[in-house]
Amino acid sequence: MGSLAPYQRKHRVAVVGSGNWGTAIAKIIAENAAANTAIFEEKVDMWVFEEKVEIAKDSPHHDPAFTGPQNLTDVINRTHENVKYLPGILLPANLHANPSIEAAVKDATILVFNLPHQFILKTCEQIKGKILPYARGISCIKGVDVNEEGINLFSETIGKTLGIYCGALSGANIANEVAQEKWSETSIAYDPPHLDSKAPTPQRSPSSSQVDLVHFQHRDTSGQFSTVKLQALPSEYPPINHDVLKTLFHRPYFHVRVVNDVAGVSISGALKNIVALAAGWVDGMGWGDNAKAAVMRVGLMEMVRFGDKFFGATIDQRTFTEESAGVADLITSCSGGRNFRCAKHSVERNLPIEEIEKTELNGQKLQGTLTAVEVNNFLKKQGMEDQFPLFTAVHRILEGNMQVAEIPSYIER
Ligand SMILES: NC(=O)c1ccc[n+]([C@@H]2O[C@H](COP(=O)([O-])OP(=O)(O)OC[C@H]3O[C@@H](n4cnc5c(N)ncnc54)[C@H](O)[C@@H]3O)[C@@H](O)[C@H]2O)c1
Ligand SMILES: O=P(O)(O)OC[C@H](O)CO
Repeated sequence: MGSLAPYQRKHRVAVVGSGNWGTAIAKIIAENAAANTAIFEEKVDMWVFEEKVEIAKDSPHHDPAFTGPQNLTDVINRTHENVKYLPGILLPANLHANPSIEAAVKDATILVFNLPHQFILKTCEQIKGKILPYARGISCIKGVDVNEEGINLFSETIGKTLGIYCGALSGANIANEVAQEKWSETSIAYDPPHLDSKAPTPQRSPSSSQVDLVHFQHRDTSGQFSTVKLQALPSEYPPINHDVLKTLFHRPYFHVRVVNDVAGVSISGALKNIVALAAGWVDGMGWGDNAKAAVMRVGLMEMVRFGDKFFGATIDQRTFTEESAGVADLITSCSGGRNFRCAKHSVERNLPIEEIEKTELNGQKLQGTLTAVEVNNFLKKQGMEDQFPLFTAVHRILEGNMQVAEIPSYIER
């Protein structure tokens, strides 16, 4: 990336979210910001939803000067460890935990969104109008945004709410393994709109930090081309493109492939969580690996069908099989992910999965349970539950209207 050195300004990167994956990704970004100071400012802010934590007396971080409940941000900045959501992992010293979301995102040109999906809309509303208008985003969220009007990718919801372009990152990435620097791969999808040749020529004012709105052509998930207004990145910054994103996220232990298929990368990351619940239940029944493989086969088919039916105009079907975000994520999630593990324990202990989530995850959030409900609401509205028997079965089991033992006959109908 030596060719980027002549740019006068550097990108400031902020991570919005500091859970298990939020902190692991912030660690990667801070490592790369420190290693590429010609492109990025070294200091990386990570917004932390503030809460109190207690440091146990036998913890290496116990300090008699700091007793009783303390702010998580203070603890992270003092110990360089997210003791609640990523314990045991040393974070880079240039990663700064910030309890103020407005301060964390204010001057950032690259915003990385990494929160459980149920919190993203409220969080975006908080920073609307308070970010650089020419910032760009990457959503690491695994979920879909279902509302009255239909279904949207979170990258698009974030982009529309904030008036920026947002891509997506998703892959076979169990956060604890990535944080321990065990090798894995990921997929980044980034395909910003192209300049519309029919639109008026963009006007740049003499001071190049002042850039007028420019019109871009954008093909949305319905396949329609529309002209959207985006503020161009001032020319003092290195352009935010596939190379820069790879420099920001790729590590020797975290291999990045950058593609254009935002819908494929996002949809597979969201839907595999529903399949992982079914895999966990089946495993909890003691039915073995063949049964789990059957659930994964049907689940993958439904993921592909869902992508084709609702995002077919833009999706690249190869993503499901060729990228980490597709079948590889399905495999890792159905082997050791939280959705899988909690579902398995809920069968083994005969307890509701919400109870296992509360007792086992120490504040981390399952995404599959909510996604199963949201996707089912959407499919019901479309009259398409029958075409997605595994997704429907997972929803019915969560509702208490079906038994895990009925899965084989239900998905064969
Ligand atoms: N953990 C993983 O292994 C992993 C890996 C890849 C992708 N993902 C995806 O990344 C996204 C983020 O997951 P995570 O593991 O970082 O989160 P997490 O499951 O650790 O959730 C805890 C986070 O939620 C925050 N939170 C709680 N209440 C909140 C509120 N009201 N408003 C805002 N934040 C609140 C907490 O402060 C904490 O940072 C999810 O969509 C997940 O599917 C997770
Ligand atoms: O732990 P889960 O089930 O949220 O899955 C984690 C990651 O998405 C696996 O890639």
